[in-house]
Amino acid sequence: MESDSDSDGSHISATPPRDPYHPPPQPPPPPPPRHPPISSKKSKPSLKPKKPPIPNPKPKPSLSPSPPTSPTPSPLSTLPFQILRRTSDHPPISAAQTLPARHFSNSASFSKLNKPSLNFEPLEPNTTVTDHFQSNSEATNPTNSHRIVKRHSNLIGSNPPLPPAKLRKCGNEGNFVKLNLNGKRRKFANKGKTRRNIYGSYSSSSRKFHRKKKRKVEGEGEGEDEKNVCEEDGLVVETEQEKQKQECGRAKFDSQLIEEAALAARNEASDENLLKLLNLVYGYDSFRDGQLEAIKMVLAGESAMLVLPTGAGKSLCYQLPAMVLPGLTLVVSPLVALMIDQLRQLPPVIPGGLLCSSQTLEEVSETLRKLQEGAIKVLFVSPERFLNAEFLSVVSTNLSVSLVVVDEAHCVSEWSHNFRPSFMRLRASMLRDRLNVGCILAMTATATVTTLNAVMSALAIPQTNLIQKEQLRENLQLSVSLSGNRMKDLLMLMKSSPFKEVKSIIIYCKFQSETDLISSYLCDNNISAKSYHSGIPAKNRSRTQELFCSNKIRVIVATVAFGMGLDKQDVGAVIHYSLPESLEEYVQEIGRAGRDGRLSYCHLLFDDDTYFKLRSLMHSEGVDEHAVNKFLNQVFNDKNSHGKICSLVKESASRMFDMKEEVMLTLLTNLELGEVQYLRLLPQLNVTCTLNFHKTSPVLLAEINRVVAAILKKSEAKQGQYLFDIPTVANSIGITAIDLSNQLQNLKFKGEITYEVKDMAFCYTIMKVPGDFCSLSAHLTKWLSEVETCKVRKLDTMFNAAVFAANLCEKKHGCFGSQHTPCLQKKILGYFNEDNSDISNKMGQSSRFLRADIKVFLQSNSHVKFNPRAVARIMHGIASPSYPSMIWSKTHFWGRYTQIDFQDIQLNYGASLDVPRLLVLVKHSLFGGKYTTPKSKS
Ligand SMILES: Nc1ncnc2c1ncn2[C@@H]1O[C@H](COP(=O)(O)OP(=O)(O)OP(=O)(O)O)[C@@H](O)[C@H]1O
Repeated sequence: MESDSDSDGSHISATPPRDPYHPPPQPPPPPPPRHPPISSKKSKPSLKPKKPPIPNPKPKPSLSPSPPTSPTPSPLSTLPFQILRRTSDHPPISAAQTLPARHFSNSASFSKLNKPSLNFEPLEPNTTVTDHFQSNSEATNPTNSHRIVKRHSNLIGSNPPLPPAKLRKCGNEGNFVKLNLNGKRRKFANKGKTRRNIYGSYSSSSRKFHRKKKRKVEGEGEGEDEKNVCEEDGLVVETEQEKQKQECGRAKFDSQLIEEAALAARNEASDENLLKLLNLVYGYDSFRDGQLEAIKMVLAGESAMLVLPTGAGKSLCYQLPAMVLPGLTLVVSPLVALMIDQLRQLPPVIPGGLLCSSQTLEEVSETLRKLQEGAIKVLFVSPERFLNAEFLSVVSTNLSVSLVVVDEAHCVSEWSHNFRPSFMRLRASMLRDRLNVGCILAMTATATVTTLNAVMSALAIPQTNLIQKEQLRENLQLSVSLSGNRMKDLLMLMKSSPFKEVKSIIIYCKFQSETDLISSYLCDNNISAKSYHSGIPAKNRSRTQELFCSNKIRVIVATVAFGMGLDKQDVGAVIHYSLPESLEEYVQEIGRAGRDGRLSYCHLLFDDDTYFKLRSLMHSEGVDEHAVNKFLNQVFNDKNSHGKICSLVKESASRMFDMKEEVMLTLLTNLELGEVQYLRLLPQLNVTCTLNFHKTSPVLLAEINRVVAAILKKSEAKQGQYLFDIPTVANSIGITAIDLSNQLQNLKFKGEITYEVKDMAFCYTIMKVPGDFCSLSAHLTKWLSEVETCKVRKLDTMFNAAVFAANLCEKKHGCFGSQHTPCLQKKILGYFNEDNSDISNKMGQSSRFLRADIKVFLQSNSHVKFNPRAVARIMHGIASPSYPSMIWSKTHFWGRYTQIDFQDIQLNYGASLDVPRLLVLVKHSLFGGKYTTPKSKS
C-alpha cells in the first residue's frame, strides 16, 4: 500500500522520443486542439476539459468572487492532450519555458493559520490503538562533501523543527516525509541523492529547466549522484554548494514575488493573477483544461466536482487555491501511499503535512503542533481521521479550514468501482457542522453518472458546479486480444513492435502469484522485469518503484497495488495481463501511460477463465439477510449501554457471521450515517489487554490510581498476569478507551507495568436501538445485494467491451488489427455516461449435474451447517471467513461450477434439499438467524 520511491526519474528527458527507431504504427491522427493550444513551452501535455457555470454558498471573505470563465465543451473528437508523437524531432524545450517550482523558499510566508500552540496529549492514531508504535529516531539524510542536506519544511516526524537557516528550502527535493509505516521505522528522505528529486516532484518541464540550469555551470564539478541526472546528455553539474548559493538568492526573491502574487489572487482571482501565480510557482505558462475553472470556483467559495482524466493535473486545482486561501486546506485521500506521493509533490512554497495511522504518537503530536502554529497549509488525512475526536476538536477550535478536498471522490459512492465505507463519513453536513467548512472540492478521474450524482449529493455540490472533461486521454492507443495462452502471447507482444521499443512498461496482473510468475518468466526470456504487490515487504517495494522510476528497471509486473498516484511521465505502455474488474479500473490503470502526452500503447490480453474467476470473486462480499440479522443482534446486544463503549472483535465476528471485515464496517457505517443514527463509531482498537505489574504491588498502586483499581476489579488474574477487556474497564470508570490507553502508557513509562494488547475491534457507542431488527436487516441486505450486483455488472461490461473489440467490431470507425482505440473509447465513454445497456453475460444458467452434485456435497458434509450462499461459494471456489479455502478447497466440488451463475447455484441448493431441511431454511429466512440446521440429512 505504501509507495515509497524517492526517485523521480529526473534524468529523463522531457520530450525525447521513446521510440526513435520505430515510429508508432499509425497513431490516430491528433484531433485539433479544442482549446487554446497549450504553449509549446510546456513539456507536459495539456489536457482540455470542459466546464459548467455555478452559483453557491459561502463566499470567501477577502476574495472577490470572480465568475468562472470557461473553456469549451469537449466532444470526443477534440484533443484533450497535446499529443506529442514519439519521434526524435521534437524541439527541445528551452529553459525559459519553465520555471521550477522547487527553487523557492519553502518558508511559505502566506498568512499563518493561527493561534499559539497548545500542549498536546498524544492523540491516538485514527483507527488503531497506539501501542504498536515504535519510537522513531533517525531523521537524517546522508550527506557528503558535495551535498548539502536540504529539507523541505513539509516534514512529518519527530524531528525537532529545524532552525530557520536550515528550514530555508533552496533545494529541489520536494517534500520530505518520514513515517512509521506498519509499525516500522520508515523514511522517505532523499537518501542523499540531492540531485535527484523525489519522483514526481518535477514536471518534465521543470526538469528541463534544471537541465538548462546545469548547462550554465558546466565543468564545475561532478558527483556520483549527478551522473544519474545527467547520464543522458552528458552534462556536468555544479556542486551542491554552488547551486545552493544561486538558489537561495533566487528563492528569497521568488518567495516574496509568490507571496505578492498569492495576495493579489486573494484580492482578485482574475485569470491574470492566477496565471502569474501559476507561472511563478510551477513555471507553467498556461492552465490545462478545467484547472482554471475549478480553481476560480473554489476561490469563490463554491464547492465543485472535478472530473479530469488521469494525469490531467487535478492536484494543481487544490494546491494553487491552498496558496491563496487564508486557512488550511484539508485533503482526504484513500491511501497512505497516495498521501505520501501527494505530499512529496507539493511545491516547496506550500508547507504540507500528513496524519495517518502508521505514525508514532510523537509524529502525530508534531504535526498537530505545526498545524496550530500555522506552519502547515495543506494537510493530508485519511477519512478515518474524522472519527478522531481530538483531531476534530483541534481543527475546529484552533484552525480555520478554507477548503476540504476529497481526492478519488468516487470512493464516497457505493456505486463506484472502489467504494470505501470510511468515505461515507465525508458528508457535507458533517464537514459543515464539525469543521465549519463551506467549500469542498471533490476530484476523480473515473466515475459514472450514478457515481457522480451520489458523490455530489453526499457532498452537497450543486449540479451546476460539475466540471467534467472526457475521462480518457487521446494519446493512448488501445488494443485488445483474446488469448489462448496469455504467457506466450505476452512474450510475443513484448518482443514485437511497438512494445519492444518502449522504454518503460507496466504489466498489470490480478493476482500476486501471477506477478511473480510473469516477472521471472520475462527475466528468463531476457526482458528485465520485477514484480510489485502488497505481499512484498514495503522496503523492497519501495526499492522496486524507485528503480522503475529512475528507469533502471524497464518492466514492472504489478497488481493494482502499484500505480495510484504514480506520476512517472514516460511510461510508454501498460499491458493488462488480466482483465480489469471494471472499465473504471481499466481507465485508471491505462492512465499510468503517456503522462508526458506522447503516444503510448495499452494492450489488454483477456480470456474466459479469468473472467469466470473474477466473476466468482465478485460474490465474495455478499451477505444474506439472516447473517445481517444476527450481526445486528450482536451489535445491539447490550441494550442498556447508551453512552458506553461497545466493541466487536473483528476476527471472531467475521467468522461468526461469515462476513468480511470490510462488509461489517460498511454495515456499521451505514448504521451511523444512514437515515437514522443508531450508533456512533469510535476509533478501532485492540481490546484485550494482558498486563503485568513490576514495581509497586497492584493493591498499593490501586489505592492511588483509579485505573489500576478498575483493572483489578474487572480483570481475570492468571499466573500473575491480569487479563481484561479495555472497553469494560474504561466504561466502569467513565473514561474513553483512548484515555485508558494513554494512562496505561504512562504507567508503562514509569516502569510500573508492561502490557500487551490484542483483538482488534470495531468500537462504537449506541445512540438508538432499532425498533424492528427484521425490517432493518431486510433493508440493509437489499442495499448490499444491489452493491454486489453493481460490481458484477461492472465486470460484465468490462468483459463485453473487450469481447466486442476483439470479436465483434466491424472496424468501420478506425479500428484495425488488434487496435481498437475508437471502439473502446466509445464503449468507455458510453459507460461513463450510462448510455450503454450492454450488460449481458456469459454465465451458464444451469447444469444437469449441478443439483445432483449439491446433494452429494451436502451428504458428504452432513455434519456442517450450510446456507445457499455458502454452497454457491464453494461451488465457485471462493473462500469466506467461515469456510476457509484451507479446508474447503480440498473438496471435490471446490470451484467446479464457476461458469454457472452464482444465483442459480443458490436456487439449485434450495431445490436439492429434502423437505425438512427446506422447512428449516424457509423458517430461517423468515425469522432471520434464530434457527438451527439439522445436524445431518439421511
Ligand atoms: N497547467 C499545467 N501545465 C503543465 N503541466 C501541468 C499542469 N498542471 C499539472 N501539470 C503536471 O501534470 C502532471 C500530472 O498532474 P497530477 O498528478 O496532478 O495529475 P492527476 O490528474 O492528479 O492524475 P491522477 O488522477 O492519475 O493522479 C504533474 O506532473 C503536474 O506537474
